[in-house]
Amino acid sequence: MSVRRTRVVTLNAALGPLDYRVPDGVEVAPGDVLHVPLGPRQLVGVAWEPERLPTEEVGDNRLRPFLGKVDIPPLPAPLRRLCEWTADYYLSPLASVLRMVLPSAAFANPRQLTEYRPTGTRPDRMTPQRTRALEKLEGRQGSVRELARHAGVSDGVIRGLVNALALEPVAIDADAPFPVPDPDFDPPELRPEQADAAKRLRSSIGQGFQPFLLDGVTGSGKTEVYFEHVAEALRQDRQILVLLPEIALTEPFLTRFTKRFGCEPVAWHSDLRASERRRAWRAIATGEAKVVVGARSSLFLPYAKLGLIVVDEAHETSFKQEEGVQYHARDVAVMRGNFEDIPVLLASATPAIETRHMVDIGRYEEVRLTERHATAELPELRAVDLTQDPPDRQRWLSPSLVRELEKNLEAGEQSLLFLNRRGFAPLTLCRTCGHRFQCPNCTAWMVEHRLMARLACHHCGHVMPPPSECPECGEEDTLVACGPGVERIADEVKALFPDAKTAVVTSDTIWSPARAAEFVHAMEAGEIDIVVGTQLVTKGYHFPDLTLVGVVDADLALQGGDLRAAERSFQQIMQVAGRAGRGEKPGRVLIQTHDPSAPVLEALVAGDGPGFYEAETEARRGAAMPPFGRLAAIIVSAEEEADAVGTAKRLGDKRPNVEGMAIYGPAPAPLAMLRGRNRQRLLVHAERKLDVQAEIRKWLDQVDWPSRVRVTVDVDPYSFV
Ligand SMILES: Nc1ncnc2c1ncn2[C@@H]1O[C@H](COP(=O)(O)OP(=O)(O)OP(=O)(O)O)[C@@H](O)[C@H]1O
Ligand SMILES: [Zn+2]
Repeated sequence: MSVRRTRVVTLNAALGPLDYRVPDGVEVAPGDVLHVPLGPRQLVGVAWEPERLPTEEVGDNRLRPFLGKVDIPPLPAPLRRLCEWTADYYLSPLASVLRMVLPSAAFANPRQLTEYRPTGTRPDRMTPQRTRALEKLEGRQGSVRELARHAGVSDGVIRGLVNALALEPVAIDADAPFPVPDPDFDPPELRPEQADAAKRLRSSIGQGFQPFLLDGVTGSGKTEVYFEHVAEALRQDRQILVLLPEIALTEPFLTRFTKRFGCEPVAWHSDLRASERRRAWRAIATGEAKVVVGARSSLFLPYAKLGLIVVDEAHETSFKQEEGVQYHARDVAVMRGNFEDIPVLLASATPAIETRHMVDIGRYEEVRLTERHATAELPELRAVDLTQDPPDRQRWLSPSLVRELEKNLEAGEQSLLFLNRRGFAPLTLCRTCGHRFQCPNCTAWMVEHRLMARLACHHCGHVMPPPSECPECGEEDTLVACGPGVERIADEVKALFPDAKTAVVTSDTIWSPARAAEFVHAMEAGEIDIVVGTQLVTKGYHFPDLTLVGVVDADLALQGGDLRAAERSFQQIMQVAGRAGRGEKPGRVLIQTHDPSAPVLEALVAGDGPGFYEAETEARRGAAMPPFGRLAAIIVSAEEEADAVGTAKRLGDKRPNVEGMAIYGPAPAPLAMLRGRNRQRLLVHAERKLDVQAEIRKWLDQVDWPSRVRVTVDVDPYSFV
């Protein structure tokens, strides 16, 4: 009798599929998660259908037995197919995709059951480290390791604080069950058009694969409507995944969900503690977690009984992952729906051109909401021509915007100023010699952050204290900040309205769901008059007393001029405008620009969304750009410039000659240096019908490069730097 064997994909991307012997008395099926030996090491891997992963056969006599099964449910077949598709489409190792399915939390031992939290007691003996740690740990809870990492101190400091009774132990039930949302807890009275939409969506549960675009103006009640979709999936005892583009949106979502369904859903995002992560992962894999709300990484989790995927704010480009497996969560969500044979709902007031196109060709079904809820009207949009109505020197708010802010303050209503630039100033230079502060690791200026008293690189995180003298010419006090970031606009507001209460909202101030909750509560309680924020405040929020939105620099998003610049700028302004006038009072939006005749601004002001979409779609069609053609970017990077240039050149020399496919480059990337690596780019532009991935795979297989050179392929790229 021959030896029984199983093929295994490990979580190690450097390894191909491996064969193992199945020990006597053990049964293995594809999807089982196994401990396997590799040399002296022990790895985790997943049993796979051998015919789907051809590899060189190893003789029976050389097979080692695997060590045992991991005590977690097997990965279901639709998920295995999704992993294969993702690896194939995005030209990534299957192991890298599997790591997203099986994060280390999945195997964590439940042994560590004690966490710690501050007691409010200050130890008799304080050290600067202890002081700093206690400041950072306010409101936190976690293991010694997690708290130490969060506070930036050693484990010893945390243990010292426990001994000094400044931190107390809390027992954690690692497997406490999650509450079950009640689909009929508190459903709203739907308007007729909402009820129609909800009815169509409800009828799709349990009826197989169907992608939907839920397209409705801001504030029309898209969330209320897709909650009915969720409720129906719950009634049919299916699991539901709701994807959100930013972790900052989780908190308001949880509150709203609780009002509708009586308890919180299970959250999955980067801010979870290890114990929470383990508990959530297990509940997802067993089917006990009914509704999961998460960032894009929750898309690959092994749901036992998935019945619906919702992608909220589906146009958001943050659904595109830019590192590791460079997938687009919106597109992979639709593929997952296809493999699981379930509906997928994309919700957006400003759908991506790609999504609209899928509706146009009949692949996605559109469900529309045309009006705002209750008495709320869509706000009026007006362009402010900065050439006619310029701000004072070293100021960025035009007199007409300032007047509107003043009116709002007098009326006791809230205002929002939008500028998509973190920090105080994007560039610092020396007035005497013209020296500009650049990041030593990246082709990027150092951005001044006054709140943190630092210059920071937004690409690699490099920081330095602001110097008092110019490093080039040695002159003192000659450094000037150029251009505004949100902090500088906030300063301008404070100078204009010293009594107004302002808040700066960026990823620097809102980095966790808890901070987002604080902001939302402060807004709701009327403790903020004027918010100055980046794209973080443009979406999802519902503040009834917010009636004025000022777009500080509408020209910003159009700079750089990549494929999606006009689309992105349209979406951003529509979304931020959509925050105004959501309650009983009407809203108004002032858009500051140097070029009010730019087509995207004219469309916004005229309220001609359809016209904008049509023109943009035709432009894409004419240039055979996505969704009418395909793009893939190839980035070659190395610490030594010669290495990057050499490999890129050899790739360029071997470029395939395929009809319907053009390859541009190699050329230095616009971000020629990133995190200390020199970067070269090639861009593949191909007809829709071409199998670009297959061509690229063949091409890359013909060229070798040393391990110090990294070659990454970005399929359907969103970033062109
Ligand atoms: N049928 C309804 N009954 C009661 N309240 C409703 C109803 N529909 C919508 N609302 C309320 O109107 C407000 C806007 O709705 P919602 O946030 O769902 O809109 P949206 O389309 O998701 O908005 P956006 O795209 O701007 O995020 C919310 O406060 C919501 O609770
Ligand atoms: Zn940098």
